[in-house]
Amino acid sequence: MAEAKQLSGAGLRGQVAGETALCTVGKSGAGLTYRGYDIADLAEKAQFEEIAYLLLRGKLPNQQELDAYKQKLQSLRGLPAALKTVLEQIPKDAHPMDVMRTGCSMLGNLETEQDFSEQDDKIDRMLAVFPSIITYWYRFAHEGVRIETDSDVDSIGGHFLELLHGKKPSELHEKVMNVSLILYAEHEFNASTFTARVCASTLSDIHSCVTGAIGSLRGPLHGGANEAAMELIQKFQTPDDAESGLMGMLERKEKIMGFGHAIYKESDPRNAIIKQWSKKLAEEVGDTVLYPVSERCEAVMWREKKLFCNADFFHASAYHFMGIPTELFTPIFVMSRVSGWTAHVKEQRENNRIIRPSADYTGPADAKWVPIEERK
Ligand SMILES: CC(=O)SCCNC(=O)CCNC(=O)[C@H](O)C(C)(C)COP(=O)(O)OP(=O)(O)OC[C@H]1O[C@@H](n2cnc3c(N)ncnc32)[C@H](O)[C@@H]1OP(=O)(O)O
Ligand SMILES: O=C([O-])CC(=O)C(=O)O
Repeated sequence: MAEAKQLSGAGLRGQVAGETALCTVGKSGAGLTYRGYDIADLAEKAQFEEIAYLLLRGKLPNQQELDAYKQKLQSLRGLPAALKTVLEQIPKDAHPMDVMRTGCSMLGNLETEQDFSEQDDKIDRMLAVFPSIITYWYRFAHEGVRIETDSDVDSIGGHFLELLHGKKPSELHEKVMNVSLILYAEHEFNASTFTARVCASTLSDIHSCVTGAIGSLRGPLHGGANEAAMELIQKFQTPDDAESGLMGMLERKEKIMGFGHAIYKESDPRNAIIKQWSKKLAEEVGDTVLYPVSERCEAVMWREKKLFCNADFFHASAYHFMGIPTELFTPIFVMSRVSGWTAHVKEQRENNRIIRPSADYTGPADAKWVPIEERK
């Protein structure tokens, strides 16, 4: 069993900032569980909607509960006219994560959470409508079409692909999206989830918590790394090319996106799972470049730095093989992680105290007031 990473230093590393019953990360060095269930089992056997239910309602649904839940989510995919109007104003060159942030915030204006008793309905609405928000904007901005956001596909992942491509996804693509959404659903006190919990601790509304979390996820050190990883691997024509490119980057002490982790020491358990699906997709599309390049990056980073691929690295090639534009990679993370964020918001609200840590002061002491006309 892998050793746990020694956690200390800046960035609150290793400090316990609260309790959760939702998830364990790296408990035995490499493990990941959602409410006690191992991620490998969940990724193999579950539907994403079952995982959302597990996180949000506290138990796995039975068949009847799952059917009703999926039906409810399917009925909530429509966009209000005022939200469509706002999305149509956002320029084509906007980053889709900014579109998600605005879309979520606008939804909070139109369907405001008036009372915490409404939280489950507001959360279900976000889960259902986020794929509609991003694909509506994307296709309007890039193709000039106003799409219908309803579809017969009953899974969130399949629905997203259908809206994006305007046709039913293949079984394989729907399956990979399902696995991907499960892998990204929840990860304890990561930066974006902690953002959501801090916001929740002020007793703010659920859309504010999620809007803030989207902003935190956007950065390349967190969710934005899947896009950055794609930009990296696309630069290389062959594995040898990748090897010399990476060696140069390491020499220049550049960060290699999609590698390393704040908590895991030797591996991220999500990587082996998405890597295997990326390989299947590479075979399907007859890829002879991106997958071998990605594998070489993995080998070089481990050999040179003992750094391993995190969840983001092989997601890049997997999404690319399914024809998903690179700038939509992190919004997919949002479509999934909204389940984890909101489960944390619910947990925070159940046992709340405002989150307010202290700081060590490093500024000047006893500064004397200088009238403005005497200042240099
Ligand atoms: C789904 C997710 O959000 S997973 C994370 C996605 N983010 C990325 O892939 C971005 C690239 N990775 C990183 O920047 C980091 O590994 C993080 C942000 C994920 C974790 O940061 P930390 O906890 O500070 O990393 P850690 O303490 O393990 O770093 C140890 C050393 O390895 C270096 N290192 C860590 N990751 C990388 C990397 N990807 N490339 C190059 N060097 C790295 C650090 O700079 C540090 O070196 P130093 O001691 O000389 O400063
Ligand atoms: O846990 C973290 O710090 C980042 C991460 O992998 C995630 O949020 O999925």
